Amino acid sequence: MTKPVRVAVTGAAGSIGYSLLFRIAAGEMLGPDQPVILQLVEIPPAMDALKGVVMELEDCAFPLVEEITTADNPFDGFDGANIVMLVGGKPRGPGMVRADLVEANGPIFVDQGKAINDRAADDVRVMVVGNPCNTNCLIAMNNAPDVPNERFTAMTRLDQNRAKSQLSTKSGVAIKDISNMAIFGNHSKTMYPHFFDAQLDGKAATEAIDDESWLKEDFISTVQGRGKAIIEARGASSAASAANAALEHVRDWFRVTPEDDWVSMAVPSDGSYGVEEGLIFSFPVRCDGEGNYEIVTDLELNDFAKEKIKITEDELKKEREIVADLLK
Ligand SMILES: NC(=O)C1=CN([C@@H]2O[C@H](COP(=O)(O)OP(=O)(O)OC[C@H]3O[C@@H](n4cnc5c(N)ncnc54)[C@H](O)[C@@H]3O)[C@@H](O)[C@H]2O)C=CC1
Ligand SMILES: O=C([O-])CC(=O)C(=O)O
Repeated sequence: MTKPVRVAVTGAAGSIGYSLLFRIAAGEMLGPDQPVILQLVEIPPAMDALKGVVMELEDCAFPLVEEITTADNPFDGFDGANIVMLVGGKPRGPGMVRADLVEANGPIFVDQGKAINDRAADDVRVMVVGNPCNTNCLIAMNNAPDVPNERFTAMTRLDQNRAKSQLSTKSGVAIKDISNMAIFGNHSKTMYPHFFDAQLDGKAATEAIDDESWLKEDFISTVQGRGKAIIEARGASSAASAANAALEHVRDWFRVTPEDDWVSMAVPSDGSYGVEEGLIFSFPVRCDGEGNYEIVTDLELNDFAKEKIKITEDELKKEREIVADLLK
C-alpha cells in the first residue's frame, strides 16, 4: 500500500481553495495512484464555510482521499504535512497593486512559518500563492530556521502559463509546442517574462514571431498586467487559473523536468544571474522527480533582459525592507 501524502492547504474555504481541493483529491496533482490526506486550514470565522467544502469533498467519494482534517490554526493544520500550500490571505481589489496586501497578509506568514518549522514533516515542501507571494514566502522561510531554505517556493506558474498562451495566440503555434518560457523575478507588474529563449515549435520566439516590438512591449505588459485585467473584468481575482497553476507547480516539483524544457518557480536566489542571494526570485528551474530542483544557470542574457531583471530585483528588495520586522 502506498503511504498517503499529507497535503495542507490554507485558505481552504476561499475561491482558489474551491477550485484546487477537488483536483488534488482526484489525483491530478500527485498522480492517480497516490493517496492523500487533506489538512484544510482556515481562520475561525471561515470554519463553517469550510465545513461545507468538506461535506462536498466527502460527497465526491474520491478513492484517493484517506482522511480530511480541518484546523483553525496553522500549528494543528500543518501537523506532519509533507506539502504545505499557503493560499490563504486577502486578495487585492480594483485599484490595488499586490504589494498593497503586504500589511494585511505579511503577518499571517510569521506564524505559518513557525508552524511549518515546528509541526510539518521533515521532508516538507512549501509553496506560497497568497500575495504578495514572493515576499510572503520570504517571511515564512525566515520564520522556519530548521527547514532548509530551498523547500520554500512561491508561485509564478500562472505567469508562465499566461505567457505561453499569449505566444500561442500571436503565433498560431499550439501551446503543447511551446517550451522554455521563463518568468524572472517578482509575481508583480515588474516580473520579466523572458521570451528570448522561448521555443515555438523548435524556433526561437523572435524568429517565430517577426515582431520584436510586440514581444518587448505588448507581450510583456499583457503578462505583467493580466491579474489586474482579470480583476477589472471579473470583479474578483483569478481563482480557477491560479488553482490550476498551483497544482501544476507542485506536480512538476515532483516530476522530472524534460531536459529540453524548464518550469518557472520563485525560489531562494543562490546569486544566479547576479540576483541577490536569499531573495525569493522566479527563475527557470529543472526538477529531479524527488522534490528537488536546480536553477537553470546557463542562459546568456542580453542587456534588455538584464535591465528587466534588475528592475524586478530592486522591487523585491524594497518589499523586503517593508517587512524587515517580520523577518527576525
Ligand atoms: N501567486 C499568484 O499567482 C496568485 C495569488 N493569488 C492570491 O491568493 C490569495 C487567495 O486568493 P482567493 O482564494 O481568491 O481569496 P479568497 O478571499 O476567496 O479566499 C482566501 C481565503 O483565505 C482565508 N484566510 C485568510 N487568512 C488566513 C489565515 N491566516 N490562515 C488560513 N486561511 C486564511 C480566508 O478566510 C479565505 O477563505 C490572495 O492573496 C490572492 O491575491 C491569487 C491569484 C494568483
Ligand atoms: O492579480 C492578482 O491580484 C491576483 C494574482 O496574483 C494574479 O491573478 O496573478
